[in-house]
Amino acid sequence: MAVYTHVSAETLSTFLARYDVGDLVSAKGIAEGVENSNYLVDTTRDRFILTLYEKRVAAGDLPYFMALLDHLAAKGLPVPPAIPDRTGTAIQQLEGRAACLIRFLTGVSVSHPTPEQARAAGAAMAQMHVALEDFTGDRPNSMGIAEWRPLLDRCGTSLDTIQPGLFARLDAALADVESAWPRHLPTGAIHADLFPDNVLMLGDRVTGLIDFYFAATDILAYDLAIMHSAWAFDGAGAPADAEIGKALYEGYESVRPLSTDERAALALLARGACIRFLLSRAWDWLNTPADALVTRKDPLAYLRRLEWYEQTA
Ligand SMILES: Nc1ncnc2c1ncn2[C@@H]1O[C@H](COP(=O)(O)OP(=O)(O)OP(=O)(O)O)[C@@H](O)[C@H]1O
Ligand SMILES: N[C@@H](CCO)C(=O)O
Repeated sequence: MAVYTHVSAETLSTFLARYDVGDLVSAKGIAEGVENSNYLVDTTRDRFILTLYEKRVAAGDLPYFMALLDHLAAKGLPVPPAIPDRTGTAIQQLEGRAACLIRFLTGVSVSHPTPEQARAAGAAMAQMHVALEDFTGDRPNSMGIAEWRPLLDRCGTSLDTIQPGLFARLDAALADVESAWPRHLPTGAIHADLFPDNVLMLGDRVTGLIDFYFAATDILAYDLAIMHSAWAFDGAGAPADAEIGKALYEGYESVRPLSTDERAALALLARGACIRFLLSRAWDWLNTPADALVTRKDPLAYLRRLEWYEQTA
């Protein structure tokens, strides 16, 4: 579930009156997602997403995310910009939270992508990187490599309750990745969380890239490596059809060819991605009660992916 903050119909009607979007017809909480509260809002004119930002999204980062979305939307990328109200304000306050009314995009996220869908999604990521070449916004990556060791230390040996020896295993894997992490590859604004659930599709066509709330300045090829780690495996972390990973890279390179150095770094960058998602999932696992309404994501699926990149790639 992802409705942490309840918004009554009366409050929502008053809120919508700030905008030129018609009157409220219906509002439904959206179950998917774990970070923010999302509502599907229908008015007499159109359909929207209302997002209330919960604890993980810092209100101070919203102007960066919204500028990035506006930049991409202005270049024709299928991203959902926030709608400005009658005074031109897009970032609002609602029920004590920062909140935005966002354009609704059609499409569904695929749970088991085909190679053709992976190819289209890879191309969409490359289009996004190219479109952001002249984006001047900057946000240090709050989940980037510099943050992994502090997060590992915060999890500490509690990790061993998830799997015996996990802390030492990650400590060593991280030391290897830190010592080899490339410092010379092209950087720019990256999505940093382009999992299948953040890509909306109709058939083989990408109709939406959503959930930019981890976007930051980082290595472009790292974004692709994150995507590979999320798309080329099943939910338990076992490799999916090898064609999917291949199609993802081919799709990306059909728009933005990688340099030799970028290509050579992909497996290492993917090991970093595995550590990043393993740690954030492990932190949530250790700090979310088992009976909470939010579904905890399996950290060990990312240990299996890490092993695959260490052994195979
Ligand atoms: N602009 C949009 N158009 C259509 N559907 C959307 C849009 N934004 C969000 N959704 C829907 O709402 C769901 C949750 O959105 P989102 O992934 O942004 O939430 P979240 O809480 O930030 O989730 P998480 O970080 O766990 O992926 C999506 O899976 C999608 O179904
Ligand atoms: N995509 C992340 C969660 C939210 O960003 C994961 O699967 O661990």
